Amino acid sequence: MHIAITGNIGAGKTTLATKLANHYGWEVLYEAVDGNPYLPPFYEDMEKWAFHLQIYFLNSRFEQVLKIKQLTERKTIIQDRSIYEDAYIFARNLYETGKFNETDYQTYKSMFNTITQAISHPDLMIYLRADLTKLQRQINKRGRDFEKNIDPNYLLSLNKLYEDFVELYTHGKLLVIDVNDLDYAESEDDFRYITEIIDNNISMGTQLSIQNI
Ligand SMILES: Nc1ncnc2c1ncn2[C@@H]1O[C@H](COP(=O)(O)OP(=O)(O)OP(=O)(O)O)[C@@H](O)[C@H]1O
Repeated sequence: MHIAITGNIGAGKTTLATKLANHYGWEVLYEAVDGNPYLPPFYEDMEKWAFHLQIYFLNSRFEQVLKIKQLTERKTIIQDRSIYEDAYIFARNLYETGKFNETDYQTYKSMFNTITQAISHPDLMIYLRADLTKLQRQINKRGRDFEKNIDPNYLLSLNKLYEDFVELYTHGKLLVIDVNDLDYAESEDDFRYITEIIDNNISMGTQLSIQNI
């Protein structure tokens, strides 16, 4: 089974993916942040580095889904952010805010469309919904150097596109969890609240039905 955690920057995907993997004995695949040569310069000059960064993420996410295809024959994989978010949220936002020019955006979209024809969708998507205050608090807490001047409007635009995305998502089962008042990193009760939602919505070892809930 393939499970993907989706959500804005600082929503808490990595922490949750790690905790769920430990809890259920799943394998986790993280996104390419450490060693990504384009992320720090991208935050300095988005217009200049947008295309490079999107190609880098698209390729790394494609590699992941190919790996997931092989691994899910034997085990459940939890993926920290899906390939859809690159295209429908980050790339689209760059385009809509004038940081991705028309030619680069069309080239990127065409690559994305080709790739998505060759991949399978996650059996379950878990969207972590968090408002600006929560996102900023968590971004500050982890203190990554290149994220320290992140524009609140950037986070707000991404949040809006996330909401549009989950509204229209039909590739498979989707769980929306509001994490604004949760602290599953510290509170076992909060973590249990999430595992109960998951337990109620998936039946381990069986194929998930294709439906939104
Ligand atoms: N397609 C993309 N385009 C631009 N930036 C991206 C893209 N994918 C990821 N990023 C950036 O990569 C960095 C790492 O992502 P993020 O912080 O969301 O992951 P994370 O550490 O898993 O977050 P979380 O706090 O939810 O665990 C962020 O700065 C994010 O903006």
